[in-house]
Amino acid sequence: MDKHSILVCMGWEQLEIRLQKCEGWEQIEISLPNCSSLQVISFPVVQLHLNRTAMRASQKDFENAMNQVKLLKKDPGNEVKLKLYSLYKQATEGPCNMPKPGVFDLINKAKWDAWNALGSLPKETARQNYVDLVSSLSSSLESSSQVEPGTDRKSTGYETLMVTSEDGITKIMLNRPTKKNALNVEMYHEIMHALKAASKDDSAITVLTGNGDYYSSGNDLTNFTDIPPGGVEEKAKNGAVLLREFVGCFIDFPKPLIASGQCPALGHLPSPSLGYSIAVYASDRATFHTPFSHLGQSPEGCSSYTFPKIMSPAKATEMLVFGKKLTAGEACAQGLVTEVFPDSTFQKEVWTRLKAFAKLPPNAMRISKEIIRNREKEKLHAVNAEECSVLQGRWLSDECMNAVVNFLSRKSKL
Ligand SMILES: CCCCC/C=C/C(=O)SCCNC(=O)CCNC(=O)[C@H](O)C(C)(C)COP(=O)(O)OP(=O)(O)OC[C@H]1O[C@@H](n2cnc3c(N)ncnc32)[C@H](O)[C@@H]1OP(=O)(O)O
Repeated sequence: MDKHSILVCMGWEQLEIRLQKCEGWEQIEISLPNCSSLQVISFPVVQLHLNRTAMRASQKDFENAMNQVKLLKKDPGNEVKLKLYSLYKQATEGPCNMPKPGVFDLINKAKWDAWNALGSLPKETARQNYVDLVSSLSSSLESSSQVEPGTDRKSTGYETLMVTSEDGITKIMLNRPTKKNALNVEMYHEIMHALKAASKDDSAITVLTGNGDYYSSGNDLTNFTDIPPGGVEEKAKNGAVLLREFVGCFIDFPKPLIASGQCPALGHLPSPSLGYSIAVYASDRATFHTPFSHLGQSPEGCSSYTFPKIMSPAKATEMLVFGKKLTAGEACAQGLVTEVFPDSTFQKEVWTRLKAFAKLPPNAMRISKEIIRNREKEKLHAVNAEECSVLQGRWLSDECMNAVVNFLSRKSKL
């Protein structure tokens, strides 16, 4: 600080005031850390320049922040991602200069809106805001994981699941109850990881269940909003690869797998788990619903092959094409569910049974499962590949886009 500078404390922050003689005017320059734009305030004899020269982020800070974003352990959510995107574009390209995307191109439209909303914000300010946002994000996500050490993550190593192993039973519990156990990308990966681990651990059987009042609400529809640089085509392609791998894990799972559902199940988790489970136990409160057509989508999880075989082609059509919801009793009558238990005694009865099963010789059970399923394995992988390829096209359709927009706009997520 030179001899013409004074430091003033204004309660919440420190200002540096520099005094300059300027053609008979007294010019005072004030550095105000949280001021994002240059402001000039005129007084009769002085001009105050509020600026943040000292705080301006360098190109290096900006690059560091971009790298930091890639290392964030937690998804900051779509709203923040849009903010980051818009600030990045503004900082690197200046004001939005792209034509407005069409109404059905939701993702690009949301991105365009966010960028356009920044108007003529100067590049430097956008760069600074980007750096500030990343810095606040890193510390808030770090501190939230310190405050709540993700009880589950800490004890199980998973973010979206609770996995326990006891009495010869590995239990994989979907654990996003506030989102009705919708499967986000992380959950897909974690389920695959948990299944692979369970196939090698010393448990005899594996149970798949859900925490909260939904077994699962199927694919997390916000998955559709996270668009990679290659656009919606790349997104659809990645989705098809992910789904194929996910369903493939169920097809290849070597041990007895039991789906235990006390509550409604929606969408595609029921399909792989119903199609390849040794047993499906449901409470009389559970329902089964595959609203593929409602979402402009098509069957997956090999349901186009397994459901007509298990139920009947006509009943499968009602469920897979018309999205008819089945009660547990109806699903049981049609062979999709092994047994239905009263809701009040569900846990007790099911776990008593599972514990008894887990005491059976594990190798015998595995070999028996193998002999039942192996004849179908190749066919199931082929069906899975075909379903994923059809879905890849569906995800690009207006029908699918509209359905997703309807769901997301219902809760103003767009
Ligand atoms: C990459 C592979 C893709 C493979 C293809 C897969 C196909 C499918 O899975 S098809 C099935 C897709 N799922 C759905 O269509 C279900 C959508 N959800 C609902 O209809 C409802 O949420 C409900 C019936 C499951 C529950 O209704 P309600 O009791 O009224 O609870 P809320 O709607 O308030 O939900 C609470 C909370 O959870 C969020 N949420 C629920 N389901 C999903 C979902 N599938 N995707 C994303 N988010 C979901 C919902 O938005 C609420 O969130 P907040 O508003 O933040 O509280």
